Amino acid sequence: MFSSKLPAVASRAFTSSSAVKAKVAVLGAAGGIGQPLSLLCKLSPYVTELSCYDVVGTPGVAADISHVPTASKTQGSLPDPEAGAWPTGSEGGLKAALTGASVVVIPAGVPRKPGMTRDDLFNTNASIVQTLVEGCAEHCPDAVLAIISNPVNSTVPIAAEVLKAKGVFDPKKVCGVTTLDVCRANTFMGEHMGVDPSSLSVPVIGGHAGITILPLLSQTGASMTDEEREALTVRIQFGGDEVVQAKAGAGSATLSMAYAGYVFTENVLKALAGEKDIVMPAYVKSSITSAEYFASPCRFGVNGVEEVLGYGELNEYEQGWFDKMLPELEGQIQKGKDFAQK
Ligand SMILES: NC(=O)C1=CN([C@@H]2O[C@H](COP(=O)(O)OP(=O)(O)OC[C@H]3O[C@@H](n4cnc5c(N)ncnc54)[C@H](O)[C@@H]3O)[C@@H](O)[C@H]2O)C=CC1
Ligand SMILES: O=C([O-])CC(=O)C(=O)O
Repeated sequence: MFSSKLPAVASRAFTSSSAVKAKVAVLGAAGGIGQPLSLLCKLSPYVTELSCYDVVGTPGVAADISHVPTASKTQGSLPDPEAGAWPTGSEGGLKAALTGASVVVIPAGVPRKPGMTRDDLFNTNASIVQTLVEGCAEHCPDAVLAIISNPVNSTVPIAAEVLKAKGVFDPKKVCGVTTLDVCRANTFMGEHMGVDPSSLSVPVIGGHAGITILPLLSQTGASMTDEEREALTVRIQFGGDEVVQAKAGAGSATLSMAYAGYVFTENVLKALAGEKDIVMPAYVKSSITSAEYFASPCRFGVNGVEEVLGYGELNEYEQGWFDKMLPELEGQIQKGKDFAQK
């Protein structure tokens, strides 16, 4: 359904050089996702400047990452421009972190503990995303925003409303990152089919929480019993809970999410640099269903999301989940809009 296979990164270490200059800012860069994501961005030949921003720890994270021998420059800053920054003596603050960024990746905010839903994070993370996106509106209004902070189903509409209020909303440039759902779908289907998961690209549509995550397993052509289909579908929908429970109070997926965030970011950079046929899923403003924001394969280009693609045929089983999903997704979208508009 979508053509961007998820790439390996190991071969990237120690390579360098990219023709196009691209600054990537990671907001929340000292966190569980932010640190490995920043490291992977440092390895990417598509990143020429890496900006690590967080409320704590970023001078240290940036100093550490800056010793990795790739061609990009690394900068680390805290909210207070007068507080220490990396390199020592460089300008700190959100303005310095964002100015000139082509892509801003946002994994800032609190993660889940066992027993919580992603929506339980709303009260804390909604205002974090709102504040950071206000900064983006001011300092890098043309950047593509890749929002990781949960609940993605609501934080993306919040980001859009903030940008609209500032008069700089471009629907091509505001994305929720749902790549981890595809990573999980490929991994679990690879195990089921007995094939290398990196050869698969299972379409996953909808949103990024529980039953709003809908893998379209029928489009893989794999044979499975009704019980296998149900087990695989539910495992993909609740893959995040599997990690939250295994981490037993120490947070949620960080390493697999860092990989997924890197894949998303690098593909956006490739498209911004003019590479053709970059198609990958994203949770974006959409008119292909009644939900105002919806995750489906998108074609990326020099302006961001050039085209929101359809998702093909659903079988009866998938249609059942789809019908259950839409009201829940629409409610979470409205919750984000109401928060931002009040
Ligand atoms: N979209 C997805 O597929 C996934 C989303 N997530 C979400 O990503 C978020 C981050 O998760 P983790 O990295 O595990 O959490 P974490 O707690 O390890 O890191 C979050 C970081 O955000 C920073 N932060 C908090 N407020 C900030 C602000 N105003 N400005 C800048 N930085 C700020 C914290 O200081 C911390 O370093 C959570 O909301 C989590 O639910 C996690 C996994 C997958
Ligand atoms: O489950 C969580 O809270 C984190 C997340 O979004 C995921 O792993 O998909």
